[in-house]
Amino acid sequence: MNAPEFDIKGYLNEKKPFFTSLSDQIWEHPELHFQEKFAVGTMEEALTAEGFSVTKNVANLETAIMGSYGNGPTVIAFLGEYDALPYLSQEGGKAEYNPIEEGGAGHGCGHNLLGVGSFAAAVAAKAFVEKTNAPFTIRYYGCPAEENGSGKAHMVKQGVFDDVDLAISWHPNFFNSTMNLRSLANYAAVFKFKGRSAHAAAAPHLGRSALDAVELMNVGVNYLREHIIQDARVHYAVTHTGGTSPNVVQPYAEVTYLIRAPKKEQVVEIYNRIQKIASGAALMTETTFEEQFEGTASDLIPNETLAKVMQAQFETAEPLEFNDEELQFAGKIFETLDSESKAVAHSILTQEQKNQLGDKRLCNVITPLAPEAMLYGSTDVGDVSWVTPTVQCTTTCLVLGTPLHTWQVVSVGKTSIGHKGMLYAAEIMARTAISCMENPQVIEEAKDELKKRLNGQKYTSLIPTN
Ligand SMILES: Nc1ccc(C(=O)N[C@@H](CCC(=O)O)C(=O)O)cc1
Repeated sequence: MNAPEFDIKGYLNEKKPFFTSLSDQIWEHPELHFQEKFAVGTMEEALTAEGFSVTKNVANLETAIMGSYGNGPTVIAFLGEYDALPYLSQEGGKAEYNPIEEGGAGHGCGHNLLGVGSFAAAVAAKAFVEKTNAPFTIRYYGCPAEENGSGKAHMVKQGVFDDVDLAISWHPNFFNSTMNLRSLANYAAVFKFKGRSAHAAAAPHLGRSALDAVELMNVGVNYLREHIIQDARVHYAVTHTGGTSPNVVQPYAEVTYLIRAPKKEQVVEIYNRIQKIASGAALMTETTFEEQFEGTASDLIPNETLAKVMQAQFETAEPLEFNDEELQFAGKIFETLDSESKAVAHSILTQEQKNQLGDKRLCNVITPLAPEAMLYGSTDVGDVSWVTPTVQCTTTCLVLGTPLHTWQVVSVGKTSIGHKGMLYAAEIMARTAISCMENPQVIEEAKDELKKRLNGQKYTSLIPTN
């Protein structure tokens, strides 16, 4: 049996209410990194209902889960995520900013769709194995903390993907394409400064301010920027200011740093220099500091062999269709975007595609397979891509031009637009898997490509051993 004989789209469509409800439930319970208890419980029930055997606490992570079907020697894995972001609470289906809970979390990166879309793909791939007895094992990995924690890096370090032959994932966005991208490796740590409190007026000479240390450290790092490689990125958040009283010298304060560069070695190099700056800040203020590891992700290794297989699925599947109501709503969301986001919206399309799209703000055309490029962001899918050939796509779940990590993502993530994009992604991923199952030599080619790209480099993890 080959792909056209198994009506993947029809199969997924029949189960659409089930997948949509899962995604909406996760959307309604936004949970931050490593706290995804509701999401993982929901996925456990769904995996069980669909006949997968379930392993919980994967890699000793409470919110990681794995569902497996079949016992064929070749293992195909679908990667899902379900974590939300802080301060992005927003009512669903609204074309104006309106948080449900002031300061609350929200699915600003569309991981409610991501987690369920990958699950739907696994369900369809499983159905194919069931129907054909193809010698494959289908797995779904529910991976915690893609944002600010990189759950997959822990899973890879602990060997979770060692027997996987091929990994497939996706990410919601505002266009349809096969990802042929590298990404930035990163490392995040908290610098915790300790000083001595004192009455800021009566005995300021007795105080040693931890907040001063944080500020001086940031000044130092902002000077460092001029002298690091162009492609690096350094961000910080003051995660503890030391209190709210100006008349108390702050005895404790902390700052969280996120350092990124194309290669891990470059991240480490910059990180070592930042540690020196922290020491300098402590020296200047007579404070001390400790570091706490937060997270790390590897750079993404693209796989052209698999990208071509995925692109072929885009080119042969029926395109997305949006109705007038959806297009109208999208038009309203588009108007809320800043002018720069609106301007870049069309930059990824060819002239012909721009004409085809006209003034529609939902993109249903397919981006041609682009030459390898850099995603100026990070993803812990990068870690997986070091140990098994990995391919990802992007589908239209968002309004043209919408930047990730915004309320507009949250709003559209609970509409029929997001749901359609999610099912479409599931279809493309399932078809990619099925195409590989029907032509298993492509999996060997993909493995050879990964080997060539690594050129003898072994996967290393920046996660501290204890
Ligand atoms: N296909 C994508 C995958 C990840 C992201 C993303 O925004 N990732 C976060 C992850 C940060 C982290 O690793 O903690 C980032 O880059 O800030 C964006 C598109």
